[in-house]
Amino acid sequence: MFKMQKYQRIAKKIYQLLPQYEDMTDEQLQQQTAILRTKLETGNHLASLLPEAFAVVIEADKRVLGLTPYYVQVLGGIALFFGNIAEIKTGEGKTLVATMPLYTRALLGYKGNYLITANQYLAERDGQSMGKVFEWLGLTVGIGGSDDDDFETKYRLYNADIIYTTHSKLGFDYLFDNLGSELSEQVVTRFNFAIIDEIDAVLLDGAQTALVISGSPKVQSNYYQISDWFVKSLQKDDYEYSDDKRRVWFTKSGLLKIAQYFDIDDIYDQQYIDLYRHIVLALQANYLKQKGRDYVVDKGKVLLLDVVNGRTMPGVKMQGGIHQAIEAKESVEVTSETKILGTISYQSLFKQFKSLSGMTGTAKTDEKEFMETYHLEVMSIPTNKPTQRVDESDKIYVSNQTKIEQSIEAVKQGIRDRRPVLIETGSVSMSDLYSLVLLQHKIPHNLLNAKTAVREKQIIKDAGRAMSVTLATSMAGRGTDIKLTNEAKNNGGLKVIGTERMTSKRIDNQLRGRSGRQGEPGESVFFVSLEDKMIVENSPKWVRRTRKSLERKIADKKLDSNTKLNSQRFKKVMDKAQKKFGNAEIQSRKNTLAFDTILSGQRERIYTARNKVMAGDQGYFEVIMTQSIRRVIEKFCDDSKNISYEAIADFVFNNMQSDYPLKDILSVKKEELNKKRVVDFLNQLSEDLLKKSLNRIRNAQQLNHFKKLVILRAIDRAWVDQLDYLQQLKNMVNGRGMAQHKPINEFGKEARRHFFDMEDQIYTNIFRSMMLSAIIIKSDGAIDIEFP
Ligand SMILES: Nc1ncnc2c1ncn2[C@@H]1O[C@H](COP(=O)(O)OP(=O)(O)OP(=O)(O)O)[C@@H](O)[C@H]1O
Repeated sequence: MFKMQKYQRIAKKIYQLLPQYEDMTDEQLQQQTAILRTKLETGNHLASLLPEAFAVVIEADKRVLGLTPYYVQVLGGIALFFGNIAEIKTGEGKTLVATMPLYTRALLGYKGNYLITANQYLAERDGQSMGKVFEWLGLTVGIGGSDDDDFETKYRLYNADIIYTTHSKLGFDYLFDNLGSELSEQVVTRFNFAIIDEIDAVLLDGAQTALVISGSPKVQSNYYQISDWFVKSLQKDDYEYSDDKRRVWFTKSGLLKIAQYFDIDDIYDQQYIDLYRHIVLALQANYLKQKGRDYVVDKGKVLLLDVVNGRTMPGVKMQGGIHQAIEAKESVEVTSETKILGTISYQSLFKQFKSLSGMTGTAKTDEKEFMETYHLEVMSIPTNKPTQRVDESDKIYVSNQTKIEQSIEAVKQGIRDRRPVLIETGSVSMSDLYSLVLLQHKIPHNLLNAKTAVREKQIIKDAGRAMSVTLATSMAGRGTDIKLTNEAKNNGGLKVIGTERMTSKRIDNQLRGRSGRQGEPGESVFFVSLEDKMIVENSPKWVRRTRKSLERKIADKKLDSNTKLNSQRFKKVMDKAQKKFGNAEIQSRKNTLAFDTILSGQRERIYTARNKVMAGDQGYFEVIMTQSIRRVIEKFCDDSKNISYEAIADFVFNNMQSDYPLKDILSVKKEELNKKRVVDFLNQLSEDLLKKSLNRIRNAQQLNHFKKLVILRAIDRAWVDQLDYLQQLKNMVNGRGMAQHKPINEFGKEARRHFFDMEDQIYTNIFRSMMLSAIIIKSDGAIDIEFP
C-alpha cells in the first residue's frame, strides 16, 4: 500500500509536468530524448527523471498513436519501471502501458531492454505498433526475429534500444550463442531490463518446461517396448505415489516382479542400470502421464500439450527418455532419443536480468510465490472503468452427471437470452466428452482444443455473437479477445461457464477474464461436483462419506438429485481442495527450481569457462594444453596400480598415436617400470608428437584457432554428456522408492560428483584431440581438422 501511495505521488508529478510537453512542437518533443540523456550523463539518477520521461512518452503516445494513456495505465507503467508485477485486467491496454517504462529504461543507453511476449505474432503486432512511438522519439526497436536470420540481422535485433521478442526466441538465441566459437558472434549479451507479458504463464505455468537444443540421435534402445509391457502387467500394490502424485515408484512386490519378469537377482546392480532406467520411465509414462491432459496422439505421433495454453507443441519432446516411454505406452513408433546440446529454464533465463518486471491479468492469487521465488511484488492496478462482470458463486452438485446436466441447462438459458456462451473444460478429453453431450442435446457449437487449433481464428471471431456456443480448453485463455456484437452486449455480454475447478484460482480467474473486458457486461459461473477428480483426490475422508450418504438419499428418493449444495461447508471444500492441489503444484515448481538451480550453476561455470577460452590468447591456450598433458598422464599413472607395458601401449594407442610402434614403448626393464619413468616417457612422447603435428601449421593465427577449437570442443563434448547424465539422473532419483527420501539431495550429490569427473573428461578430450586430430593443409593454405 505504501508503495502504491509513492507511485501515486510520482503520477501526480507526471501530470503536473504534462502541460509543458503538450505545448511543445513535435520537434521540441522529439529533442527530449537527447536532453534527458544529457541529464543522465551529467549525474542525474534515472528514477529522478522518471516524471519527465513518462510525460514525454504520454505526449508521444497521444501524437503518434492517437492514444492517451489513462491514469491507471500510468500507474501500471510506474510499477513496471520499479520492477514489480503489475496486475492489469485483460483488455485494459497493457501494450500501451509498457511504452512508458521501456522508453525510460532505454534512455540510459544500456542495451538489452526487452518486452517479452507470449508468441511471435504478439511480438510483431505490439513491436510494430508501439515501435512507432520509440522511433519517433529517436530510439531503435528490434522486433521478433526468425530462426534463419543471418548474423547481421540478429545483431541489429539485439543491439536495438528496445526489443520485442518471445521468451523462447530469446532463450534459444542465448543458448546458440554459447555453442559458437567466437565471442564477437554472440548477440544476446546484455540483460538489462525486461517486462514479461503474461508473466504468470511464463514463470509459473511454464516452470516445468525448459528450452532444449537437441543434437545428434543417441544409440536406439530396445528396452522401451519390453519395459512398457512389463509395467502394464502390474497391479495397484506394485507401485505407489508420493502424496502430491508427482512421483511414482516400485513397492517391494513391484521390485519382486521385476526380478521374476526379467530373471535378475538385483535390479540395482550396476550392470542393469540401463534396463532399470527404462522400467522407471515406463512406470512414469504409464502412471503419471495422462493422454488428453499432458499429450495427445495424432497421426501416430505423441504431441505434448503446452500447459500454459493447451496447444500442441510439435517437435518438442520431453527429455531423458520419457517421451519415448510414452510412445511405447501408446504403441506408436518409438523415435530416437537425442543428446542435449544446451538447455535452460525460463526461471534461469530471466534471473539474469538486472531488473525484471511483468504484467498479467492474474497474479494477485499467487503473490506469495512470486515474492518467495523471484522477489517480485504484485501490485494490483485498478481498472479504468468499473468492472461490470458478475462472478457467480459455484454451483455445487453431488454427482458429476447432474453437474453436466445442469451446466447444459445454463448453456440453454444463455442461448434463450440470446447471449454468447463460452464453456471451459480442463483437458482435451473433457472437451471431447462435453462436445458429445452438447450434440446429444442438439446444441450446435464450435469446439476449440489442441485438435481443432487450425480453425482458432474463425472460432474466436464467431464467439462473441449472440447465441454462439464455444466449447474450449485453456486455449481460449490468455490473450483471447472475444469481441462482442452490439446485440450480444445488449443481452448481457459473454457468459463463461466453467465445468470444473481448474488447477488454481488464478487459472479460474484467467478464464472468467474472457468476459467483461473494458467494463463490458458479462457473467461467469463454475459448475462443480463432489465427484470431480480435483475434489476426490484433494479432500478429507469425510467428504467422500458425505457424498456416499447423499448418493444413498438420492437413490432412496429422499433427496432430489438436482439439489444444489449451497452451504458454506461445501464451498470451503471446493476452495480447500483447489488450494491443496495448488500447493502441490507450488511444491513441484519449487522442486523443479531446486533441480534447475544445480544444473544452472554448472551451466554458468561451463559458459564462463567457454567465454574465457573464446577471449583467450596464445599464452592462455598454452597453459591449458600443458595442464591437460600433465593431468591426463598423471591420472593414468595414478589409476593403473601396477603399470604394465600393455597398459602403457593401450594408453598410447587410444590417446596419442594409434600406430605407434610397439617396440618403442618404453625400453626399460620390468623392475624399473615405475611411475616417474612412465610419466617422463609419456611427457616426452606427447611433446614430440605435438611438436610434429603443430609445426605443420605455419600460420600463427591458424594455430591459435586450432587450439581454441580443440579446447571448446573438449568442453562441449563433455558438457553434452553431463547434460545427458543429469537428465537421466533426475528421472532416476524421482523414481526411487520411499516417500521420505529426498530426490533433490541425491541429485545434488551425484551431480556434483559427476561434474568433477567431467572436468577430467575435458582434459582427456583436449589431450586426445591434440594428439589424434588429423590436420589437413589445403592447397590454398586453409586447414581442415578431423577430430578423433
Ligand atoms: N489509453 C487508451 N485509450 C484508448 N484505447 C486504448 C487505450 N489503451 C488501450 N486501448 C485499446 O484497448 C484495446 C486493448 O488493449 P490491449 O490489447 O493492449 O489490452 P491487453 O490488456 O493487452 O488485453 P489482453 O489481456 O486481452 O491481451 C486495444 O484496442 C487498445 O488500442
